[in-house]
Amino acid sequence: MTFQFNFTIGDHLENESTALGDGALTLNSSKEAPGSECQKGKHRDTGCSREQCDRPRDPLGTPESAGNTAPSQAPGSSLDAANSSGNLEPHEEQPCLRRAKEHAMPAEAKEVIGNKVLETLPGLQQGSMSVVKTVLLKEKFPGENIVSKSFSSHSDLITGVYEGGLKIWECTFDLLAYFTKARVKFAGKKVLDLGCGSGLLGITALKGGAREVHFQDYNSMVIEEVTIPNAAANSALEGEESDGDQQEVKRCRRSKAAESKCRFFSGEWSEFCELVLTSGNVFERYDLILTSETIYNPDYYGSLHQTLLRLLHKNGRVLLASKAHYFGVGGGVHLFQKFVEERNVFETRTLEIIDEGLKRFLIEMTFKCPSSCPQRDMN
Ligand SMILES: C[S@@+](CC[C@H](N)C(=O)[O-])C[C@H]1O[C@@H](n2cnc3c(N)ncnc32)[C@H](O)[C@@H]1O
Repeated sequence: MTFQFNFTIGDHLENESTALGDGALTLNSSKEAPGSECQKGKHRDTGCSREQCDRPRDPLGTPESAGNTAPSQAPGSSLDAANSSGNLEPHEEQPCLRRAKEHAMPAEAKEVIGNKVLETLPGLQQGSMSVVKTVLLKEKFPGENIVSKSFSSHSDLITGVYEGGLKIWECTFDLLAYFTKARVKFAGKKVLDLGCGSGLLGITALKGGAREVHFQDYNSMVIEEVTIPNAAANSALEGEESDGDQQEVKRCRRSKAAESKCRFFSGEWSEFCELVLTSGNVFERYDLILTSETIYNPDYYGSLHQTLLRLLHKNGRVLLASKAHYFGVGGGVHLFQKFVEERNVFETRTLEIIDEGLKRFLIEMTFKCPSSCPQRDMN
């Protein structure tokens, strides 16, 4: 399997950076996110627009920290809890959430990958994968945008503005290796790649025969410029050996198959949760939620936990990959496990510890008591 990365930024990025100026990026921050007008204490009726704030929130009570930081090397971070709506504990409510949105996958693969630069990821046990070459962003888009901001601040994310989805994080590769080692079965499953960035986990599930795969990222630009092109590029790859018209036919067929099985979402977790639970017919929960490098910020734990609780099928499981600790931001495996234990809903099990370079963990989460889980009466 080969992953290709493929990237150009045009209107999407401009839109996203405009949105910053408009304050449309809305996670609450104890130190206001660059360009964001959502501040602590501002609620729907007081400070933010409908796009900015949807429901009140109160921080988890985690200490405030500052700065725009990378999960692995960050000097500090700042968001208050990004908790879900609905059945939150009172102290886990939040004032300002980035709206969720569904993104359509264009019917033609060439529409999304035609103008992108792709590269092949080497050394994957699943085979090669094609991915959008995101490193080109720096040179191509030096203006006022989230990517150049991220580059110029030497950080891999800007808290509450850009949450790191343009780069492929180390733990994604750990989880990919685990899929092969543990022979994780995707066939027939409904899968969510939560905090997907490049979407390699979801794409692998798709290639493994998943019935349906949903991708979620905080940033719409990441979904449109990276995740969707990657999904399209890798569904097209299967036709590589054939030539000419035949290849084009296969490419289209594969792309259409991917299109019918994949859905793409951007937005803050609790908003995403709300969107999928309330849109359309009865929502069928995920059999498998895959998530890599998403527990770096303790302020997001409430929202993440609620999302898992609301969206995981009662007999489903979460496969989570994370570094042991995220310096500066403060999150990490032990803190997250403690958070989960205190809520007493999920059981966590360590699947693997990778002790080279920065220590990393693969964790499985399942409902403690499927028969009494909050969705016991649902699918
Ligand atoms: C460090 S990146 C990891 C990306 C990818 N999973 C990987 O391993 O390469 C963290 C991801 O989590 C998502 N994320 C983090 N906090 C979020 C939040 N509060 N709401 C929604 N998405 C969030 C970001 O969009 C981003 O894609």
